[in-house]
Amino acid sequence: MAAQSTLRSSAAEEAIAAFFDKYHQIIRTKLRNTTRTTRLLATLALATSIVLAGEGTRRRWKRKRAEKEQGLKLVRTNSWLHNKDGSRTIYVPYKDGTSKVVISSTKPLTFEAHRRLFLNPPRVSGLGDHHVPSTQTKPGLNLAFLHQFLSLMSIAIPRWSSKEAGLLVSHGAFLMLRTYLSLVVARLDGEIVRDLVAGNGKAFLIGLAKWCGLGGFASYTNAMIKFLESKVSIAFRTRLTRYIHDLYLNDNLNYYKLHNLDGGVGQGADQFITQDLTQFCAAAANLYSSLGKPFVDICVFNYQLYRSLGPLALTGLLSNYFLTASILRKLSPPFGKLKAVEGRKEGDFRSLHARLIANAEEIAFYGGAEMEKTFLNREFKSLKNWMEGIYMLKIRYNILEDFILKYSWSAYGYLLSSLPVFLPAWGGLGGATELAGSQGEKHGHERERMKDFITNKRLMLSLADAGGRMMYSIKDLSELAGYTSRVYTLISTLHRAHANAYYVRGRDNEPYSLSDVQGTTQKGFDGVRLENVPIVAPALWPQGGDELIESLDMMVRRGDHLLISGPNGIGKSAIARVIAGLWPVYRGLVSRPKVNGEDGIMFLPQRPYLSIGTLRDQVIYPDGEADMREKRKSEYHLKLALDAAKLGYLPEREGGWDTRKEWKDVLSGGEKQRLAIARLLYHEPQYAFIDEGTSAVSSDVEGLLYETCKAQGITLITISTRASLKKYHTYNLVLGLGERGDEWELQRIGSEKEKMGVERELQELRERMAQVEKWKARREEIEAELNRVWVGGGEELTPPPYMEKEEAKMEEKKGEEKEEDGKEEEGKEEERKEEGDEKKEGLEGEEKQDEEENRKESEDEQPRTFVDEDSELTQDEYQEARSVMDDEDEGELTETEGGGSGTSKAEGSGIVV
Ligand SMILES: Nc1ncnc2c1ncn2[C@@H]1O[C@H](COP(=O)(O)OP(=O)(O)OP(=O)(O)O)[C@@H](O)[C@H]1O
Repeated sequence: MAAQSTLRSSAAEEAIAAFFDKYHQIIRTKLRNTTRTTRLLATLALATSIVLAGEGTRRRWKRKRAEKEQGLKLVRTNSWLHNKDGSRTIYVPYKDGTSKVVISSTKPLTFEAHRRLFLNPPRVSGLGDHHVPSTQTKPGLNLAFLHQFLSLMSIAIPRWSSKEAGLLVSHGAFLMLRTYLSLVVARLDGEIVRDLVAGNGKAFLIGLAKWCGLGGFASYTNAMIKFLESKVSIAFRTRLTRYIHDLYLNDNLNYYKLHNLDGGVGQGADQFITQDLTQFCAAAANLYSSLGKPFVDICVFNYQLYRSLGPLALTGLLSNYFLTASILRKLSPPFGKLKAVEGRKEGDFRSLHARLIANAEEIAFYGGAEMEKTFLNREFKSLKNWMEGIYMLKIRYNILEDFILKYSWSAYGYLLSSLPVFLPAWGGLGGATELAGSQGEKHGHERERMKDFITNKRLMLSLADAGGRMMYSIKDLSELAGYTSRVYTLISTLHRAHANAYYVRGRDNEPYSLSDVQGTTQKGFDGVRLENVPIVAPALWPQGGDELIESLDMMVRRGDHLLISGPNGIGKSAIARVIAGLWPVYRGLVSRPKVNGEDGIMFLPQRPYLSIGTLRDQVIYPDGEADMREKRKSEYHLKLALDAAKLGYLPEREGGWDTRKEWKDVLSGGEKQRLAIARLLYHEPQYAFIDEGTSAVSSDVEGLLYETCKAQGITLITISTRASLKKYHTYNLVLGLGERGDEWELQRIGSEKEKMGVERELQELRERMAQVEKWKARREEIEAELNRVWVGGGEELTPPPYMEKEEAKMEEKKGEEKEEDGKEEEGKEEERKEEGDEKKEGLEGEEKQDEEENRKESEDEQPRTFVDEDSELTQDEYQEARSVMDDEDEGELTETEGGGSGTSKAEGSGIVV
């Protein structure tokens, strides 16, 4: 045996050696036949290609390593790269390293081209002729759905050469392949059964081997179909999400306008973008396989069946489809509408949770958990009821669908397959075989009949499956109509806000509604100017807004710092909103610098905002690290800004510039405001709106912050109710004047007029103080009187006449008792007098000393009223009386200081003077 195996292995080795020898010889003879130069050139080419390949690999490896390092750094610092074509390269964490993503923005021309689809849908779609109130359009299988779906597809598949188109083509190719495989499988199935019945073992085994091979290939095809479907879905989602983000987050402030002015998508653009869009993409990608594939299947199988079963069977099949489709369509609930409402309810529930998270601290302070739970449970119950309703509707539909598609169709299939047997004249190819076979060999004929029947049955099953999927996809299609309607609504609302397309000709446009915006904004002005601008709090379109100030005129030039003051809710912040472009300029002219930020204008909102990211990001917001480096600024500059805002300790306390935290929870209220000032100092704008930006900062630091900003050349426009800020400003715009509070006045701080006003106020104050002095003197008199009345040793006042009568009666009643107790009382009285005399002697010395000291301290403050010569007050009683007196005096003064408008004026004027 061993010898045998050695022999076998040496034979194999010899064969291999012979094979190599043969090819070696061929190469050698070929080389010998070439010239020296050719050989030299070939050697050189080989060496060069080896060197070049080595160098290429080295460079690629180096580049990869640099990219990896850069990616990690950019991820750590929350930053990105600007590319020359305007796109951005960002890195996202992926496995152990990072993955590079290049994002290019959608071009304005693309938006303009799409606007027509979303704002001017064709009349035939029934979506309205202009400015789609899309939420009102009922989603369903109609022309509107077709228009909406095709419009969205034009975004998802922008070009035939795009990646998405490639994915769809490969998906389609695999679907066709599977249809072909189904045909082959059906035929093979019939053959295997035929061979089995005929007892042909060899053919049967070959058939089985083919079956297994085919099975492997079919499994691969099925897996690829699923994979490509997911790829198509995610590719659609990427395109649409980026498109929506470009439209949502841009200079036109659509993210603000969508919720505060338009209201077309309610409160939940987030739900539209995250949930509905995902479901739309998944349903759209699935549609291709759930509708496209069965469609191809039906065509191919029908043709096959037509060939083998004849025209009668085909007519029967087709009429069956139409009948089933019309029954199901008639009896199916409006899944599209149901899904759309479910999406909205899901969004409402989710936004309540988001609200709770965003305001957790405030709610916790109030202990509002129960209340919030009630809101949440109520919203959830509404969602739950709705979903239960859908499930109930689905049960009935599913019973019907299952019965029709599975059982009645199978019975029908058997009936059709029997056509060649029972009605051979109508049975197509199968019938012809029947007719021919009836004269031939009986067994062979039956086997052929069996084979045909099995093949036809499998074809029928596949057809039933394809038809079933087509019918099921009616439901999918209705659900897709729901998602399509929601995504279309979002994009059309975004286009409306982006293009300010609110004016509708021929329709009543409410005054101060978004259709009534007639003002102008001039950007690029060196200053801030408002000319005849009404300040209007807008309402959701198409309602008209509320006028807060009828017409405002003001001008802030470089170096003229303006303080806007007035009562709460009068419209101070509203002015900033109009200038920043958040609210429309309904009439008049607003002029402002062109850019936001460096060398332009910056707005610090009332509620300080802290972004996600590193500590560095908080100071440079809305810049990123890449922008900071482009501006040639470093952490040193940031430190300077923080130092100036009295926050120099932050980097050390928080662990460096790259620390990431939930900053809104980490920093105190005053720190957040000072961080906002640091941002201002970092950006160095020419003009800055500070809306109550220092209300939580101590007044000494507040002054420093204002002085620092001014020293940096920033012209301040401060919104505040604190009159103490006047001293840092040149002008004061006072709102809320007049009876109705809608008048205003622009005053120059420190002007003659204001000085006169201040003088007048001072005079008023002096008069008031004189009155207080008079009142004090009068009180002293009264106190003196009272002391004389109550204190023993003073002059006894004669009681009034009515008291004399009463006392006489009392005397009569108690006469006898008095006589008995009289002696005892006299004894006690004498004892008390003796004690009193001792105390008086001791106190008199101390009181005289106090008197001396008080007289030295201040003539006015002496407690003459209480320390009367005849007074018998104890030291403690005297101190108490004095402190009460002091308190009263203070109270009086505080009242005067804090009294309404007079106070603030006095404070302010004191500073100005
Ligand atoms: N987004 C909004 N949409 C509609 N109306 C608003 C909006 N924000 C505020 N308002 C209304 O505009 C009016 C002015 O608000 P604004 O914030 O300008 O007051 P303010 O003078 O700055 O008050 P405060 O001193 O309390 O900050 C208020 O009556 C308010 O109800």
